[in-house]
Order: sequence, then C-alpha cells, then structure tokens
Amino acid sequence: MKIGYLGPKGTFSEEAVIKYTQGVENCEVVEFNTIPEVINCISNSLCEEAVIPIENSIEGSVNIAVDMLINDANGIMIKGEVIIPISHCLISDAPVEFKDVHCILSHQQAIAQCREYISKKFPNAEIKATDSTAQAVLGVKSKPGVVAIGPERAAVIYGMRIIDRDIQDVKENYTRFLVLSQKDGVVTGKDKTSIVFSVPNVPGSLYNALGVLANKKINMTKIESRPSRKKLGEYVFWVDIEGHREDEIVKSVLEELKGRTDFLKVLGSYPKFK
Ligand SMILES: O=C(O)C(=O)C[C@]1(C(=O)O)C=C[C@@H](O)C=C1
Repeated sequence: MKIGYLGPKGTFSEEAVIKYTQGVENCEVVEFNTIPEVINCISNSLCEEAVIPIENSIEGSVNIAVDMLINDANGIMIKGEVIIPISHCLISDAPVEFKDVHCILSHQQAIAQCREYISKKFPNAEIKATDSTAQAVLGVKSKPGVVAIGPERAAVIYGMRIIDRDIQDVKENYTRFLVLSQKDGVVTGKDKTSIVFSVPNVPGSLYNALGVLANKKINMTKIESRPSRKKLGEYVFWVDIEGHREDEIVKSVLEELKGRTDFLKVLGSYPKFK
C-alpha cells in the first residue's frame, strides 16, 4: 500500500506517517511537495492513503487542507486521525550568532506557531515561507545568516546544526493529522464522524441544525466555519461528532440534518485517536 505525505523526509508529516504505520507491514511512503498534491494523490489514484495536517493547538486550522476537503475533494474520505507533539527547533548549517541571523525559512504553520519567539529574537529578519519545514532545513545549506524553523529529526537527517529548541510560543504543542482514502473507516465502537454543511441565511438556522445533535445527545468535538467562497458573510460549517455514520443514532442524526441544511456532505467516519 502506498501512503502519500508532505515531504521531503524529515517533516512533521513524516513523523505522523511513522506513528500511523507503526506495526503495519508492506507500506511504501510517497513524498509530495505541497499539501494540495498530497490530497490529490488520492483522487488521481497515485496512493491508497494520504496523511495531511489539519489543525494545530496553537495556530488552529490548516486552511488549505480544510478548504480542499470542503470544496474540491470529491471521492476522498477521512479514514483515520493521528495526533503528534510538535517541538520546533531553530536550525542552521554553520554556527551563527543570533545578531547575524537575517532570514528565517519555514512552513507558514510553523512560523505562526513561533510568532512571539521570532518577533522577540529576530525583529528585523526577513521571513520566507517554504512548502514544508524539511524544505526549509534543506534551504539553509551553505547560507550564512539564514536559519530554518523545523523538526529536530530534519536537522539530523540533513546534517544541520540545532541552535535553539522548543521555540514554539506554547510549549505543549500538538498537530492533528487526517488519514485520507477513497473509503472511510469501519465501525470500531470508538469513532468520530466529520461532516460539513451550510444552513439557510435566516434567524436560528444554525441553532436548528445543531439542535438535532443536542436532541439525540450526540457529542460534538469540533465546529468550525469557513467562508462559502460564494458570497461575503456566507459560511460552511465543519462539525466533528462522536459516533460512526453506520451507527443507528448517527444515521438518524444525518437524516434529520438533511432536512435542516442547504447542503450536507459526510467526510467520513474513523476511529478516534487514542
Ligand atoms: O512542514 C511540515 O513539517 C509539515 O508536516 C506541515 C505542518 C503543518 O502544515 O501543520 C505539520 C505540523 C506542524 O504544525 C507544522 C507544519
């Protein structure tokens, strides 16, 4: 089985894939350069599964991933989730004094997770976004005064130097990743279901939709709104609930929700990460 992820080797996404595939035999990992390419590897059948970052405890959603799953990802379903701790290092090729750092490279999610650190230590440095943290680590090779923010593992793989550790603005930092496939997960008894829907723009319509969950005592573990992309002020809601779409109670919730929403899509049911 082939599993796509955001490469090159050494990204946090690779760490999530390693955790997800622990004990699984016969899987081959395939690197892609950007998160959209990772998502598309399922629709164009390059891989059977793909692992993508979806939300972080400091910075919130990875919008590109959320928006693609809402808008573009027909035929792609969520079949699992993985959560890993995220510790960012400051990485350079050669020894460097903080005062000589003039440019910082990293993935925009990583930059956002270290915003306070960057503005305190390097108020004047130029910040350049890369497609992944490991790409940033590769980018500091033979570049004096240029540093990367990324995983310790990437520094080790590419033989770079760690200048500082645990530099994210909140020490306890976690990112949740989703496992995508053409099918979602089987019933395990400890599942979650992700859905997206929109409601009519009239008073009480979101309340009315969420009321279905309240009435059936279904726990909601996440709610997020994203722009509908059709009109300013119109939103689509992403909601995670406990239970599998094949559970009778969840089936009845989804049926009732159909009548209270303009559009409803089930992104998949999958085992809750332990
Ligand atoms: O660049 C990486 O290392 C990634 O795997 C991407 C990513 C993300 O987009 O959220 C994954 C985990 C961290 O939150 C920072 C970056």
